[in-house]
Amino acid sequence: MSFLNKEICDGDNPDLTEERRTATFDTDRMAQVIYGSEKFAARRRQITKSISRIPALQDTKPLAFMTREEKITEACRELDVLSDHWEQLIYVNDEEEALHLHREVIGMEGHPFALHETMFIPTLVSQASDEQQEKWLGRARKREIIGCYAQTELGHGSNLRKLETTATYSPSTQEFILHTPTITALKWWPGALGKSSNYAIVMADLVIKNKSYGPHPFIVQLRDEKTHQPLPGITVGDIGPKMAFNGADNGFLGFDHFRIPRGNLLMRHNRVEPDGSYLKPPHAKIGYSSMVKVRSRMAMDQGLFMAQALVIAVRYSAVRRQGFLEDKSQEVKVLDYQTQQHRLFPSIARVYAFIFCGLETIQLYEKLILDVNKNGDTSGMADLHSLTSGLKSVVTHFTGQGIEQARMACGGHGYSMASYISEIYGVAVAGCTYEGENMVMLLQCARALVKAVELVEEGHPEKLSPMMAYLTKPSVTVDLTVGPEAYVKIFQLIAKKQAFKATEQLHKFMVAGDSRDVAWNKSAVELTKASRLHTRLYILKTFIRRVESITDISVKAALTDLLNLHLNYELLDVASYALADGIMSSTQMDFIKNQLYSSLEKIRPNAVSLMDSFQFSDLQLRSVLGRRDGHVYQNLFEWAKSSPLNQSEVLPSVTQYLKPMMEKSKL
Ligand SMILES: CC/C=C\C/C=C\C/C=C\C/C=C\C/C=C\C/C=C\CCCCC(=O)SCCNC(=O)CCNC(=O)[C@H](O)C(C)(C)COP(=O)(O)OP(=O)(O)OC[C@H]1O[C@@H](n2cnc3c(N)ncnc32)[C@H](O)[C@@H]1OP(=O)(O)O
Ligand SMILES: Cc1cc2nc3c(=O)[nH]c(=O)nc-3n(C[C@H](O)[C@H](O)[C@H](O)COP(=O)(O)OP(=O)(O)OC[C@H]3O[C@@H](n4cnc5c(N)ncnc54)[C@H](O)[C@@H]3O)c2cc1C
Repeated sequence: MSFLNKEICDGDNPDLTEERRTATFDTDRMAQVIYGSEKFAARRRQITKSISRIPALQDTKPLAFMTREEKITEACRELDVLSDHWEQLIYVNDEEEALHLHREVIGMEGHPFALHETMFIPTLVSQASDEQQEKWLGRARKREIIGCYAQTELGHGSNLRKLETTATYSPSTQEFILHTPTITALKWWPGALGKSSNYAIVMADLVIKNKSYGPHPFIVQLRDEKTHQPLPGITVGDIGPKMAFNGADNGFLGFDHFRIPRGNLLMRHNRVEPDGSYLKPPHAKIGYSSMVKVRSRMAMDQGLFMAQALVIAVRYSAVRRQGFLEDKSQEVKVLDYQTQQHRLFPSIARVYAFIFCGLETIQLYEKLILDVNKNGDTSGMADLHSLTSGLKSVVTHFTGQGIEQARMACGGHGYSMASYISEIYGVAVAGCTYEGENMVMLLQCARALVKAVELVEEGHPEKLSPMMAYLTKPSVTVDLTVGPEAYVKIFQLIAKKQAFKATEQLHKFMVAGDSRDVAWNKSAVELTKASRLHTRLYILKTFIRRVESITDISVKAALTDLLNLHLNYELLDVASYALADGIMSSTQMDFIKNQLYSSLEKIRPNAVSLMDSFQFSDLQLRSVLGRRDGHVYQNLFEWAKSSPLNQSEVLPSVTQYLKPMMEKSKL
């Protein structure tokens, strides 16, 4: 079957055109599944098209050849152009469209609005009272002010209870006095804080009458709105170059008894009255909701990062020919090697799985904020916190691995910045650290798991949330040939065993006399393993659910192949648990391996189109290897020629050092 696939163009590299002709589904239809709706998939294409008509937004110089200052200047120029066209390009206040616009135009390097859109505005939405929103939200949305989220300090990022920045209430002036008492209290890392933002949400320890109430969010003006100079009492700057993400000015910030009005404490959920009396929030951790918001996005965003790397690697693998199979008259596409497929296709499956999880958790967060803001209902907070804590950790870890494999799959050219994969990798793996270091977040997920196991052990399985219900499932013998549900059952048994084992170990140390904290630390590796399995089970179930719900027959068939690959790959990856506990036999293992290898063959004809379906433009990909038209070699040569080193035949460094050195050596 051949589809009139919109990606096919006669001027393209014939190897890619051939790949596109073999696709068994329509990439526009697949895009609807990826982006959650026909409407949004169409809007994305429309926005991409509109961007392509704005000459000032077409890339001129490769980012790889720019200095950090040039990258930041270029990002600001593009933001300015975007701002002029904002209302024609996207529906104002539509977060997904704004993110698409930024991703497409500015790329991975980051930009001054990265935290404005993802944390500053969302914090105002979730934490500011109606009156405070009236004052700041409209201005923020119109980009009259630029904001960021300043929480992490030089000395503390993970352990928020020990943040040192203080906000001491002065009833006589009805002000908070922000202060940085030590060097370790300097805010350190917040994106776009250093040079771009003139406002920040600052998380500081609220102190009233010498009593500490823990971290609370304050809106703070940092710079003069006319001159952009830091206000007196504020020290602010850039923390220097990073592994990647260098178009963003992650910053430091210190306060010297800096005064802000009482009304700058965000007061949707808690209040400080003029006399200093404190009204506590309906849930102790409600002030952390912006972190949950970003974590709930991360499965989607990381999935898209990995997708970009895979579009590049898969397209390149279809035009790169090296070595022979049967026919010795023509070298084969490297995509035909089983090892190449095994390197790339399981990650393609994970991309789809992560994105389906992201579509779900983004909605769960939206629902939670509605429940909290409209009805004061905080009952969903604990579950979403544990789910997103596990998910961000598992997804970022596998995304890093998948992108690195994509780089290696491109051989030597993958290592060149022309591939753009190194930048994608550098940005993606930051996600293992930001929004909660992965081990720390896996241990947060483990708290919920241990509580659930304890409920089962205490004879209260009815109190388990639906996500934990598998902890009550009895051991059964499973016939894998019956389909996805059999895989779920085995995975459930593996995850359940590990959750009980880790809890048992924790209890054993406690019975032997350790405090819970010490016993927890002695069991931490086992606990993180339990969290990973629990989360991978959720990912697997979400993938199955999503594929089952698809109505387009050819899209569903292509994704079923991908799902089968995922099920077999995941189970094989955790087989050591299953074999050790006698959950699976070695005969079943052989069955899984064979299924996996035949899935690779089934996916092969659709590989390019599965990645084309993400509909990333060349502008967004910024990759010579991943070009949609597949004309890699001539463009690699053009790219190299544009290197600043090639703008003269003899470099000053040669004249100054190498020539005299060679001359000296002749003497
Ligand atoms: C993200 C990018 C998004 C979009 C970008 C998209 C497009 C742009 C395109 C291209 C640009 C390119 C790339 C962008 C990439 C990167 C840059 C962009 C953004 C980066 C953003 C990064 C921002 C940050 O990092 S902000 C700082 C984040 N910091 C943390 O996460 C700190 C982690 N620590 C904590 O959260 C807490 O300290 C803790 C949870 C570990 C412990 O807290 P605490 O000590 O207070 O509690 P405990 O005693 O442990 O627990 C008590 C009980 O409370 C429960 N709990 C804790 N937290 C919560 C919560 N949030 N909700 C509900 N419940 C909670 C806990 O479980 C305990 O419960 P129990 O019942 O008693 O067990
Ligand atoms: C690109 C980037 C952007 C960022 N943007 C922002 C931003 O916009 N705003 C902001 O406020 N912050 C931001 N951050 C900071 C980020 O949120 C923190 O770095 C992160 O939360 C980790 O905290 P940390 O640096 O203190 O790590 P640490 O906690 O010091 O981690 C060091 C090691 O200690 C381990 N560890 C720590 N505590 C425990 C524990 N309880 N149990 C077991 N192991 C533990 C960790 O696992 C890790 O291996 C950003 C960071 C990066 C890299």
